Amino acid sequence: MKKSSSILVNKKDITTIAIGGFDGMHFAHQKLFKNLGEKGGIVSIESGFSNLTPKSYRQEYSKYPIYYYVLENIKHLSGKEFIDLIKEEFPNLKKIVVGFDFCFGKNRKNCIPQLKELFQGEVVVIEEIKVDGISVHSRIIREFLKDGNIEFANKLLGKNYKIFGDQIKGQGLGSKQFVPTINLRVEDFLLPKEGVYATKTIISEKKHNSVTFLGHRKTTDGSYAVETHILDKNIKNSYRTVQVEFIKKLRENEKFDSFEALKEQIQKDILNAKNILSI
Ligand SMILES: Cc1cc2nc3c(=O)[nH]c(=O)nc-3n(C[C@H](O)[C@H](O)[C@H](O)COP(=O)(O)O)c2cc1C
Ligand SMILES: Nc1ncnc2c1ncn2[C@@H]1O[C@H](COP(=O)(O)OP(=O)(O)OP(=O)(O)O)[C@@H](O)[C@H]1O
Repeated sequence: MKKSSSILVNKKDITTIAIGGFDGMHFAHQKLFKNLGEKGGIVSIESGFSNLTPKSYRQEYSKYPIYYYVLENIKHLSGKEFIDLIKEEFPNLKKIVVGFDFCFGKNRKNCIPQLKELFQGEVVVIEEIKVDGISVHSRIIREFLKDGNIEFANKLLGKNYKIFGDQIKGQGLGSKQFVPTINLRVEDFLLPKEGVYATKTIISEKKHNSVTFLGHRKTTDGSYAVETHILDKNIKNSYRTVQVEFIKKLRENEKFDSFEALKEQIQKDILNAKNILSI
């Protein structure tokens, strides 16, 4: 995980900021960042509900330093008080970049006209960014992920959806009965719909082709699991943090009548995943 570079860049050196929540650091967010120029920074207002790129995972997706503000601590501020705070925090601020729907201050009562009124510098407003006719927003991306529509979620993100997890001990059944898997505990990230996915798994900075199962193991112990099987390598070691990038959903989670039937299906999943990942 990349550490926030905001600790390295003094706020006094920032002349342009983009303001928003920025969960996902998606395609439209990236369009805003393109207007930041040389001395840009990102002001991220933390709602506490970010689960596409939880706070400490956001810096990986931008070269600009991210400065976090907790919504709970600032939501009582009037529009003027919020802008005054921003001006105080960034004393050399010349330009603010926001999207078409940006609103701020108590009860989000202030929007673009008030921003232009209250901030004396330049205000750049990015028009609505759509992909295939759909407006790009974190909340829309979450819905596609919950639906298992990874391909469209990735399109709106402008990259593959990625989660981080810590390896945990599984049932010990995988390598004996089925295929070896890395079992993960995932916190803070939104998990896509239950099912089987073609994925890429990053271990110690190396990316491997993989197939990942998410869901209740209806065929074995019934408990919820996130399990990744690496396709091109036999993984024996244990690893602390593992990253999984989702590429495409292969099928729904199913209950099989026997371990043999599940094993047969897993072999089909592996072939399908290889096909999708072109290996
Ligand atoms: C590609 C793949 C597909 C899977 N599909 C299902 C499934 O449809 N239903 C199910 O109950 N378990 C499924 N599993 C989970 C297995 O039940 C699980 O890997 C097995 O119980 C071993 O668990 P362990 O790693 O904790 O030992 C799948 C696992 C993999 C790797
Ligand atoms: N589709 C878009 N087109 C242009 N600007 C956008 C778009 N989506 C977000 N922005 C801008 O990006 C900044 C960050 O916004 P925000 O974090 O609310 O993103 P969001 O994806 O709309 O999130 P949510 O779905 O939670 O409302 C804001 O300035 C916002 O106006």
